[in-house]
Order: sequence, then C-alpha cells, then structure tokens
Amino acid sequence: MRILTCDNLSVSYGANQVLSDLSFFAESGACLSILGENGAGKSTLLKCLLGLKKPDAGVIKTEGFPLSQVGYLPQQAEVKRDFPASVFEVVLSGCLNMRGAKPFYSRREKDVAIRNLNKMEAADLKKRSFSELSGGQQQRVLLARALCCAQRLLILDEPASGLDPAAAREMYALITKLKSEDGMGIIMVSHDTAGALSVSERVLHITRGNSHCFFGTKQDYVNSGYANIYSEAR
Ligand SMILES: Nc1ncnc2c1ncn2[C@@H]1O[C@H](COP(=O)(O)OP(=O)(O)OP(=O)(O)O)[C@@H](O)[C@H]1O
Repeated sequence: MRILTCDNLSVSYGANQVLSDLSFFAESGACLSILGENGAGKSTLLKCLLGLKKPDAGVIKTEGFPLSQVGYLPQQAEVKRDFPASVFEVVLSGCLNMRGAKPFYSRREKDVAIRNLNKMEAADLKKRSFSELSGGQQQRVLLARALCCAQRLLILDEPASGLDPAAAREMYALITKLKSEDGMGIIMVSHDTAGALSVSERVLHITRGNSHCFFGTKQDYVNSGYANIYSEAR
C-alpha cells in the first residue's frame, strides 16, 4: 500500500535547479532506496519530504498520517554524539511530539521508549551514557528514538555510514525486521549500493542536474544501466 507519493517535484536553490519533475512513491512494509552521486540532490529531497524545504512545484502526499509522524534518522555527521545524556533520555526525547505542552513525559511515553529500545535490541544499554557507546550502538539508539514518533514511515539518511561491516549488517537486519514485523515503510538515502539493495524493494536513482533519473523495482534497477552510471560518476 502506498504511504507517500511524490508527483512532479521540482526544487531549486536560487538559480540552481537541483530536482526537476521527479515522481515516485513509497509503500508500507517496503524500503525505497534513494541513490546517486554527491550533490545529486538526495538530502535536498529528504528536506522536502520532511517539510523543511518548500518545492518550487509538485506535490508530496502522505496517506492517512501527517508529516509530523514521520520518523527521521539524520546523517551521522549531523548528530552531536557527545551530548551528556543517558540512552533512555535520548530515546525518550523522540516522544517530544507526543508530550505536547505537558511538563514531563507520561508513563505511556516512557513505555513507548522502552518498547522501541527493545525492538532495536538495545534494552541493555538503557542506563549507559550515550556518548560512551560505539558508533553501531549509538546508531541503534538513534533509530529507537526515530521510531518513537514514526507511525508508518521512517526516513533514514545514510544509516550505515561510518559503521564497520558487522554493525552495518546489524543495521540492515533491523531495517528488514521493521519492514516485515511492523509493516514500516522506509525511505533510505545511501551511498552503500550493495547494502541498500539488499534491503530495498524499490530504487530512486538521481544524478546531478537530473539528467538521469530512475524509479522502479530493485530488479529493474539491477538490469538497467543506472548502477553503472553511478559507479562511473563516482
Ligand atoms: N542550503 C543550500 N543552499 C544552496 N545550495 C545548496 C544548499 N544545500 C544544497 N545545495 C546544493 O544543492 C545541490 C544538491 O545538494 P544535496 O546536498 O542535496 O546533494 P546530495 O545528493 O545529498 O549530496 P551528498 O551525497 O554529498 O550528501 C548541490 O549543488 C548543493 O551545492
């Protein structure tokens, strides 16, 4: 079932047209990977999906839930990894939207945080200081945080970047579990083509200047020349 549809999206920064006439969709229980070279416009597209940048033209539509209920895992570089908070506090802060104007988190929000820590197989880290964790552990905790507000759709910006191969495998296994057990829809920006393809049903591939663009199933992507365009561009 489609949970997000993007029709004829065009986006620019001043005179720099980054995306033009882009159309694609994401489905529940499935992962859409957004691939493409540096500067192709992947982060710009995520900003539009998150309501942080207004497109010049086009429509972004979620099905049956507001954009405020989309979970978001930012790129590693955008997260301050040494802030002095416990793992539980970091995860609980993902419930900020649910808390509204209340001064403290309720039992219900704390239960949501615990449930998501369990889901990310990180319950044993609950009392640890976030800054002392390994990169892979931090990433699992931040995913649990993103899940606290994700009703049906999760947006991940390079979730395996900076992780060693074992931690990256764990991250992809958790993504697979979220799709199959929770029916979560996932949109993931990645430079790790093989890893991304291993968990994706569909691919959106964009290139700088939008001269090439592919949207379709993983199988069609693998059979197309797009993966080669990407490796040549890199
Ligand atoms: N805030 C901004 N103001 C002006 N131009 C920007 C801004 N952010 C991005 N751009 C430009 O938009 C284009 C797309 O950048 P974007 O960061 O979306 O690409 P990307 O595919 O995410 O790249 P990367 O893989 O390196 O993260 C680039 O030409 C970039 O210079």
